[in-house]
Amino acid sequence: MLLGVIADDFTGASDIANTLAKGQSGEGGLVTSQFMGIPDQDAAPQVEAGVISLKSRSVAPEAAINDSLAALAWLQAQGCRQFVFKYCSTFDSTEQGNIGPVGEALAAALGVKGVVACPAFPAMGRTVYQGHLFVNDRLLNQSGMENHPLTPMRDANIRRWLRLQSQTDVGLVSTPTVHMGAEAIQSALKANADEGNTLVIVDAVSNNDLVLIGKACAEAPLLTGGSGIALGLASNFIAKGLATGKTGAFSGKQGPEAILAGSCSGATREQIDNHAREHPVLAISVDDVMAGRTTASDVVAFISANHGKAPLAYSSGTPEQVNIAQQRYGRDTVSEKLDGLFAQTAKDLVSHGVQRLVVAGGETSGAVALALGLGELAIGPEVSPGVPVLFSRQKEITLALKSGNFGGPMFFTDALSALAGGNHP
Ligand SMILES: Nc1ncnc2c1ncn2[C@@H]1O[C@H](COP(=O)(O)OP(=O)(O)OP(=O)(O)O)[C@@H](O)[C@H]1O
Ligand SMILES: O=C(O)[C@@H](O)C(=O)CO
Repeated sequence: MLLGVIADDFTGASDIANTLAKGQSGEGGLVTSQFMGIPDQDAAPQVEAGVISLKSRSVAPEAAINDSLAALAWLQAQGCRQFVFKYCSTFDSTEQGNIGPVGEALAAALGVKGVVACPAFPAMGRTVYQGHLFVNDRLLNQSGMENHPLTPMRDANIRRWLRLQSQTDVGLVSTPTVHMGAEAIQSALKANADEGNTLVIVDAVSNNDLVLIGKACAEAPLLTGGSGIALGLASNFIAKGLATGKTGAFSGKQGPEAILAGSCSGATREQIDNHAREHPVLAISVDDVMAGRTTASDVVAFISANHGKAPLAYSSGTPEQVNIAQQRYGRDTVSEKLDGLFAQTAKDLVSHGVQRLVVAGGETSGAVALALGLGELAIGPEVSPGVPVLFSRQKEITLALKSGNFGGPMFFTDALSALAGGNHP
């Protein structure tokens, strides 16, 4: 394996795996696998990039550091020569972490300083300018992310935010330097390292900026950022003759399908509304789940009765509904119950022969993917920016795991046909 990624959630892992497998247009990408947690066996021999999915975004910093260092050790044992710490393109973190603590711990383990920190993902409207993170035309702290239930982002100045989480000072390589090219970026990072800065915010407002940063970091042992930070990395390995750019074909699975949505984001709720116009949907009531009136077998029965029609079961609610449920039962209790319901449903569906499974929401996807015990999944074609097809090399299963805010208006049917091997943009 050439490149190892440590991702702080499951859908984020899919996102960066997608970038690595795609590579830059015309050049091809790396043969990439996504691992659900830290594997207890070696990766398939053909794999060039391995992405480990952790659930380390919202846990205590010590736990996030331990898991990330364990993931690093496994990737090092696989022979990786470069590592990426993947976090959210909206820099989801609190004043305590976990981007700073994990970034610094990985940097210390690898003996490096002057490490890139860049969450930019221009295809999804996330850009970094003068150390400030934008979501489309809004500063991060005016984008809705200031209301995030776990990691409210109250400062768009991510250099200042990262300083709160870091032991050493945080540097900045701003747009004018980035536009001067790879050598200028490299020198600026080196100057930061010489000053003792471990993490350095690097501006990027376009894919081209990210490619330049990737070139500048061809020899860097560690990079940190959103999936965009990996845009230029595959071609570094191809240019050195270490990879061919050919990632193999995906033929698709035509078997029974299911869609499960636990994400309550505006994007997911709109996608559910669109889907419901033409396809059967089951709204799962939180009160019924909490009272034991709705169980996995009810959801499985609904899905099984509607195979061939793209059935979707969702718990997703509006912010007001989520608020009421959380007040009534407690936030963690509701999440655990719903995540458990989706996990059990997915297990039962797969044992009943479901071959195409689409899941919306990072936490929900993590619960489902871990319950299915799929281990290593290969990366197929892109469904939409940040969401690839995942398929097992051993089992008859394909999946798409969608981050809450990702996907177009008809994401669910786009995903099902991509899993079947259809041709989707
Ligand atoms: N109606 C509801 N009321 C309260 N909580 C809910 C409800 N439906 C789902 N949840 C819980 O809310 C959480 C949603 O988080 P999840 O990460 O799956 O989606 P997201 O935040 O939209 O996605 P991402 O993290 O990828 O942006 C889950 O833990 C889920 O169990
Ligand atoms: O970077 C992103 O926006 C996503 O991959 C993600 O991590 C959302 O949870």
